[in-house]
Amino acid sequence: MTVVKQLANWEQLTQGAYQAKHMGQSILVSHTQRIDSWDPLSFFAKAGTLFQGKRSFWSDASQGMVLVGVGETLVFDEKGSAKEHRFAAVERKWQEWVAHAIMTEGHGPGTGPVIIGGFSFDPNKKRTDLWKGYQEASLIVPRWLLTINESGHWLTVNIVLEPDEDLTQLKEQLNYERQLLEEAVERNSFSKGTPFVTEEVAPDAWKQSIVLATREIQKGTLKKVVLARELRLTGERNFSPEGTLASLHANQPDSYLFAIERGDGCFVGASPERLVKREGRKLLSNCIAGSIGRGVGIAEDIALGEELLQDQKNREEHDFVVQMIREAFCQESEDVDVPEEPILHKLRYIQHLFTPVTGWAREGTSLLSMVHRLHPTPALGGWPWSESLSWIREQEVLDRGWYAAPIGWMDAKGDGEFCVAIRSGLLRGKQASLFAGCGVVEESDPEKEYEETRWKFRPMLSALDH
Ligand SMILES: C=C(O[C@H]1C=CC=C(C(=O)O)[C@@H]1O)C(=O)O
Repeated sequence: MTVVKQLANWEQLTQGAYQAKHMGQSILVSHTQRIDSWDPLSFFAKAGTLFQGKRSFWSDASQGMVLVGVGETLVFDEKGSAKEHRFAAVERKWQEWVAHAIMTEGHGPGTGPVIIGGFSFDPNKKRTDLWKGYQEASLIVPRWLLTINESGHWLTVNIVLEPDEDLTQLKEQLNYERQLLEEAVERNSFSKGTPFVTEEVAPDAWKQSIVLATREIQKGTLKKVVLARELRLTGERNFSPEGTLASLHANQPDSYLFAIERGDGCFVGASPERLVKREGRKLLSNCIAGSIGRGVGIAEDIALGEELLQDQKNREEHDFVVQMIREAFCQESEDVDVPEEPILHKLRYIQHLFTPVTGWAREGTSLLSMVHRLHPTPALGGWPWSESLSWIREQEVLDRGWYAAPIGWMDAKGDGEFCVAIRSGLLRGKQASLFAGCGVVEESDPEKEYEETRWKFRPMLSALDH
């Protein structure tokens, strides 16, 4: 990796072109500049005219880190035979590019060359057409990346230079795109939602699957399994990714927001759940499992929270997640810290049990090796790990695709973060599929679990209804 000092616009393209020619190979060049306070939602919306089908949005639950990628400079898709090694395969390809990349530095995490995207829930589940374009791994180095981090607003351009690159033409093209993008970011209003009809996919069969799962748990083959179901929506007009995202942004302030476009599909959601974050050597994860509704007034809300904290069934569901994440952290890191007792994490329509986990990465532990080790936690899969996954694969009448899977980003230093893509839906023209699941343990009651999925659908349903 060659790090150059901040240079005047496009200067390192010349250096990149020289290096590409000299080495006889393609070189990734990444240039970052400070910009004014561009509005990320407007940027995402307006970049659609230049880069339709190639946009991604990701922000953390504190909105302290926002990334909007548009265009595709590099695409790391893993499918077919590579699926078992998808995390390592992406990491290897990324490191190969980074090793010879030319970039400016010193603008903080999430700037410069960054991969952004996600993974499927289960590479061994038979795929359907629903998720076309979303591979077992699809990570993108965007052509343009807007980053908001603690030190400001940044615009990065990422270019792959070939040994025989025509720089004059490229610079003209970049200037043109830069100008269009800059003009685009005046705050604008987002397109209105569309009226839609909702179809529940096999609700009775889903409740029956909860009964079957509890029987399996009684037999002792499983201890916990997360079962999900789907709502299918048909709009009068096309669903709007940018309008949905803007509405989630306004109404789900304590959630990770994401929107990953692949062609005519956009996977969008507002998830409360961090899978793993890496900041230097520091690793952070959250255990979120066990749920109850919100009260109508403060007194009822506090009483419900108390009930959740004391409830044996929910505590059990939560503990499987804590045990598994603690174990994974102990294998991969030092000074692991896990509080004894969970606390409450309150969202607009639901409250959860919450336990944060931290540690310090050992030599050789990377963000993606942690994603590999942790996914899926028993908050999304179950316990024991492999038996619960097989059960989901065989029993669930659903193609989860990227639902409940890791979505996030990583920069050239290996810092980054992945959340778990729940409270989410896939939009494609006039069709949308929303997903929600529940942790099932021995005492689970199908009607109550069904009710819980209704709360979990609400963020997406109300965002689409904006
Ligand atoms: C699987 C989902 O939620 C998980 C995360 C938090 C709480 C959960 C629960 O209480 O069952 C689930 O494990 C979902 O929202 O689709």
